Amino acid sequence: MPTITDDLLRKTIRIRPNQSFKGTYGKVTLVGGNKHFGGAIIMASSAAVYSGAGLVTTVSDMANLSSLHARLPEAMIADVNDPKQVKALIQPAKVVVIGSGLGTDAHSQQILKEAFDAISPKQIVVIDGSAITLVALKHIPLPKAHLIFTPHQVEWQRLSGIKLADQGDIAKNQKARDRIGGIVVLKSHHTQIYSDKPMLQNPIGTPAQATGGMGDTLAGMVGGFCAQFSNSLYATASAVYAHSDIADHLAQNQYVVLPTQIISHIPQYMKRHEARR
Ligand SMILES: NC(=O)C1=CN([C@@H]2O[C@H](COP(=O)(O)OP(=O)(O)OC[C@H]3O[C@@H](n4cnc5c(N)ncnc54)[C@H](OP(=O)(O)O)[C@@H]3O)[C@@H](O)[C@H]2O)[C@@H](O)CC1
Ligand SMILES: Nc1ncnc2c1ncn2[C@@H]1O[C@H](COP(=O)(O)OP(=O)(O)O)[C@@H](O)[C@H]1O
Ligand SMILES: [Mg+2]
Repeated sequence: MPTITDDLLRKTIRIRPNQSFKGTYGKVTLVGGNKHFGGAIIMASSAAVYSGAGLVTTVSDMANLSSLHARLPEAMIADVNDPKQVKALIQPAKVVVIGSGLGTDAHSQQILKEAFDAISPKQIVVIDGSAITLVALKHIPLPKAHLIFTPHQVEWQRLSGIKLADQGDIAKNQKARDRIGGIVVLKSHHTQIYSDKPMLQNPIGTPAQATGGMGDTLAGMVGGFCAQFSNSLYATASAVYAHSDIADHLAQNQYVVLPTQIISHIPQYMKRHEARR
């Protein structure tokens, strides 16, 4: 079974060319964060910014405006309840991250449909959290685009129909991914990445990561890496590995590792693992 190593990071994280500007590093639009789950979209957006995405826009409930600005002045923010803005901010993005803290009520469902309608085939769409649950349980049609799903095990059960007890069966997971399409990041203590290539397993990570917001952070990292690096599968696998490696390092001296601590370590980590000259 192929496992991810830090060699992949060196192949993926390119040295920034001198002749570049923010547009070189990709626009990421994140959609999520209802009145109750503002933290989720703040963490996802922060992870995208700290991973190096050139321009980050967060489309969220306006209840999160002040906290997002205070925590992350680098991000622009727009109102998720304004369909024109949702469309206008999704269309120019290279990567759309959708679902972290979106919620699953009728209003969240409406927002997800509007967002999916605005997506075009060349875009990369990271589908996380509530968006996976809504797609699975409300049968919302997926957009034609490069899709990356980031389910935890219960979300994968909802999406694939595979019970938790059967998720150790790689062939079964692969078959479900082949039916659904895209890349599936099946998160667990040893996350597995399914695509049209052989499954990649993340060999690292720590139970110190088992805390709310850890997956929201990963979704933002996947978005940030895919915005900058050309091979989406390798970019996704590199983000998964980096997320766990930073956590392992912090867990040497910490009982629990907070998502926001991982976020703050991403830039130094990427510098240490960028391609060699
Ligand atoms: N600060 C914020 O704003 C935060 C906001 N968040 C946002 O909340 C939204 C809902 O996401 P969610 O994951 O909390 O809810 P849902 O999909 O219903 O799953 C819960 C059910 O599944 C189970 N379960 C979960 N994982 C499992 C596993 N690996 N293996 C086994 N079982 C597992 C779990 O079991 P239990 O813990 O109850 O035993 C429960 O039954 C989403 O948009 C997300 O982004 C969160 O990120 C938190 C921080
Ligand atoms: N015991 C563990 N060992 C390693 N990684 C873990 C462990 N528990 C959780 N994680 C990681 O934490 C993240 C949890 O994602 P998720 O459940 O979606 O969190 P949230 O929705 O609260 O942000 C995943 O990346 C998962 O791999
Ligand atoms: Mg989650």
